[in-house]
Amino acid sequence: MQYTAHDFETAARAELDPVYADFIAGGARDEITVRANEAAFGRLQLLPRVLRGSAVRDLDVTLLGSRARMPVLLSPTAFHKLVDPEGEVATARAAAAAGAIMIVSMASTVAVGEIADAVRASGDDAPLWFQLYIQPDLEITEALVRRAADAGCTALVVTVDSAVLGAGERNRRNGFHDLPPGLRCENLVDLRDGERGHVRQIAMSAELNWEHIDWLRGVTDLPVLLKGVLHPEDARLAVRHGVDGLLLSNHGGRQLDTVPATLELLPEIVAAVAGRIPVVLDGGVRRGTDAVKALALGASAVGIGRPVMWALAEGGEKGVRRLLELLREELDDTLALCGASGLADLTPELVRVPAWGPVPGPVVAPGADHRFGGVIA
Ligand SMILES: Cc1cc2nc3c(=O)[nH]c(=O)nc-3n(C[C@H](O)[C@H](O)[C@H](O)COP(=O)(O)O)c2cc1C
Ligand SMILES: CC(C)CC(=O)C(=O)O
Repeated sequence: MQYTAHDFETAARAELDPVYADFIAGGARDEITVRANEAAFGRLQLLPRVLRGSAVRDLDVTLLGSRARMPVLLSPTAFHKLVDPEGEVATARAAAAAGAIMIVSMASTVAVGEIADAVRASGDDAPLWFQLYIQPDLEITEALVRRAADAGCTALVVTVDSAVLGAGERNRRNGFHDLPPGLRCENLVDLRDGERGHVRQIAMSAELNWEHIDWLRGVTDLPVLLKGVLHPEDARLAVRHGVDGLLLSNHGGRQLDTVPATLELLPEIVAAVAGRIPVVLDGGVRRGTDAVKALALGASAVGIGRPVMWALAEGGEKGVRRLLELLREELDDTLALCGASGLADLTPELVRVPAWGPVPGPVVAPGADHRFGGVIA
């Protein structure tokens, strides 16, 4: 049985082809940012309030008109059929059951329309958003946007951190460059004559600029979020260009290695947008306490990437349902222990950096107890 998000990784690894496990776990180059994302949450402390009793906690959130029953989104991840025969359909049903927003990857192995149909048929209802890599061929891009809108997606998430594909050296070593026979990027099929849904159809365009964002604003009424803005100056530019929201993300450490943990950047990005647009954070969120720290520091919600893939690999739809239930429970009890009855009660005063900083002197061995603030080597 799984009791934490991390448990799913352990369980999935026991079953998965190690090449696929590496694809999921891996990051760019030395994976310094992959590690930094999770570690950043451990470095911050929660300082709870007491005696503010509330019998129930309200986890509902509305983001750009999309209503959700928890402030945890499923960040876009490619290729769900690599780990489960139902692929994105299983993930989407689980997300809908939990009332969580799922961001469908442009590189999904089930077409976005089919995913949306499966959600509607399930009787549960939760919004789907669509993640887009703007293609150099704008007609193709527009056709993709139309597919997402026709499917009923309620927002577009444009990934802007991928001028070129990040160097996943695990994939290089493993020779993993394409989907196995029988699997395709279904959103790409027949966008143009003869296009068969090959991964290599997805162009990472180094020429993208703000004019493309302006162009996109002109071809869709859907809210547009940018995924992968890290510099506060770019956050300000995003607001100026009429972007509706930011997904503060370093692609889970899969694009430019050695960029800061997203949590570390959050206060600066929140200050830069100054409440004008919502900021969602992803990267390293594994616990209810992680989510609460990000929410307290000004995020409107958080996203999870790898845990969804591990849960899907371990238990299909049931696995993802269980993962989301666990995160809901953790969120709920963290709120209760912080004296919060809803997300609006999560304010920066609940979070602090250790007053003592790293204690100089003897270094505590890795894995050893460090309750007096000793440095972990
Ligand atoms: C297996 C995998 C596939 C991904 N595919 C996409 C994708 O298609 N589009 C995208 O914008 N981000 C993609 N990402 C990045 C995630 O959206 C997200 O930013 C990241 O996984 C969050 O960090 P976490 O895995 O630590 O939760 C992918 C990440 C993983 C692990
Ligand atoms: C290149 C995409 C197909 C997937 C992606 O963004 C990723 O694996 O991080």
